[in-house]
Amino acid sequence: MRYVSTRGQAPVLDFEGVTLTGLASDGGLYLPQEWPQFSREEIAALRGLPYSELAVRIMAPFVGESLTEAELRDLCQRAYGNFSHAATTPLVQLDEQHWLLELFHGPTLAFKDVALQLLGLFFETFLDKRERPLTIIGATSGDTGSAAIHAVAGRENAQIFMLHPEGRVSEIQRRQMTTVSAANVHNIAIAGSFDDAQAMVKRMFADEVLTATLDIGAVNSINWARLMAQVVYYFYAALQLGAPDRKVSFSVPTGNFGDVFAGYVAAHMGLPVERLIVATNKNDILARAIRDGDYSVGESHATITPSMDIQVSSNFERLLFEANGRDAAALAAQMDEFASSKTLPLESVQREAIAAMFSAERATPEETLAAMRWAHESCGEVIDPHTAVGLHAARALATDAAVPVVTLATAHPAKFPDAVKQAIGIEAALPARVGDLFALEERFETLPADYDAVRDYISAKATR
Ligand SMILES: Cc1ncc(COP(=O)(O)O)c(C=O)c1O
Ligand SMILES: N[C@@H](CCOP(=O)(O)O)C(=O)O
Repeated sequence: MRYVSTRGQAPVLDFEGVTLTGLASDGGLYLPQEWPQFSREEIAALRGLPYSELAVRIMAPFVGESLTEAELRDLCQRAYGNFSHAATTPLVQLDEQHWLLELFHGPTLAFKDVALQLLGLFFETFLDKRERPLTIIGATSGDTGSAAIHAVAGRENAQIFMLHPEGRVSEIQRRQMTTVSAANVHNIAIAGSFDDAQAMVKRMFADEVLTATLDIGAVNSINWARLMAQVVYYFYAALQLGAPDRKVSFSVPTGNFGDVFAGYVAAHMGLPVERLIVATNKNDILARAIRDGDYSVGESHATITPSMDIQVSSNFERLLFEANGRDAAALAAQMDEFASSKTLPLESVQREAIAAMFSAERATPEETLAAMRWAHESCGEVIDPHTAVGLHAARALATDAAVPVVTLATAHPAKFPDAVKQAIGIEAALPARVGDLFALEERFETLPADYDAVRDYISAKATR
C-alpha cells in the first residue's frame, strides 16, 4: 500500500514511512492511495472473530509489506491483551435502537488506547532498524497525552514531548500524564488552548532548525496509523448488529475528527453504514461546517467535555480532500487561505459529498447532563460527558427505528468525576488498574504559548 499527502507535494510513502513520519512534509496528511475493498461475502466471513484477529484482517491491506501477517498478528495480540475486557471494545445495548460501543477498557481509560497501544508497538518494531531515536511531539486536550505516554514510556528508541493546555484538562487526565516517571517522557503545560498547542506541534514538523537534528514523529491522529487502528471497531460493532445484511449508524463525539473519519474509511471499505453523526460540544466548528458549509474558527470555549474543546480539527482536511475528488492542488490552496483567514467556505461539491454520509448535532451542557441522566435512569449505565454528547446527538437525529445507532463511548466516566457527580450524583470510582494517581509525584514544565520558547525547550531536552 502507498500513501499520498492531501496537499500533493510530499513523497509517496509505504506504511512504515507514514507511521514514522506523521505529518507530511508539505503540511498535509497522509491517506492510502486507494481504499481496500471488502465484498459482502468477505465482510460476512469476519463475523465472530475475536477483536485482535479482526484487527489483523482489517489492517493487513493498509500495512502492506511493512509487516508480515504473522508480525501484525503478534502486535495486535500484545496490544489488545492489555485491555481489561475480554471483548476489547464491548457493545452494550441501551434500548431497542441505541447501543454504546465501550472503547475505554485500555490502560488509560479512553478510546485513544485502541490505536496507541498498537502504535507504540509499531514504533518499537520499525525503530529497531534506525540509529537515531524518534522524538515524538504531541498535543493533547487530555486523553491522547496519557495514552501516548503509556504506549511510549521506557521504550529505548523513542522520547516523547507532550503539550497540554494548562488548567484545561481534568485533574485525573493531567495526573495520568504527569505521574509517569520514565526518563523519556516530558510533559509541558502550555499557557493557552489545545489549538495553540496543536498549531505549535504542526509547525515543528516544518521547522528546519529542529528537524536538522531530530527525527520528529507524531502520536496525534495526523498519524495515519492512529486512524487505521480505529477503523477496526466500526466493523466489530456493525458485524454484531447484523452487517453486512443490515446497515448501522454511528454517533461519534468529535473534536479532531479522527474517530469519525475512521468510520468514513470503514464505509469506503464496504461496511454498510447508514449515517455518521458528528456530535460536538459548544466548540461547534464541525457542526457548522457540515450543516452550513462554514468552516470558520470561533472562540475556544472551556466546557464539561474538555477533550473536545477543539477548534481547528486536523482530520477534517482528510475529508475535504476526499470530498473534492482528491484534488490536492485545490485543497492546498484552500488550506493556505484557511491558515491566513481562519475561514473556509466549503465548495458545493464538498458540501454535497459530505452531506451524503455525515449529519451533525451540537450538545449544550444541559443536554449533555440530560443524556447522562437518561443513560443512568433509563438504562442503568454511567457514562462520561463526551459519550453523552454523542448519545444526545444519536437520540436527536435517529429517525429510522429499523437502523441501530451505535454511540462511541470514548472515555471511562471516572476520568470526569465532576460532570458525573453533577449529572447523576454518583462518585465515579477509578478502576484499580490505573493505580493511585494521587499518591504519585507530578513532573511537568509550564511554558508560555510561545513557539520559540517551546521549540527551544524541546531542543535543549531532547536526547540525540
Ligand atoms: C473522550 C474523548 N471523546 C471524543 C474525542 C474526540 O475525538 P476525535 O478527536 O477523534 O474527534 C476526544 C479527543 O479527541 C476524547 O478524548
Ligand atoms: N481529544 C484529543 C485531542 C487530540 O486528538 P488526536 O486524536 O488528534 O490525538 C486528546 O485527548 O488529546
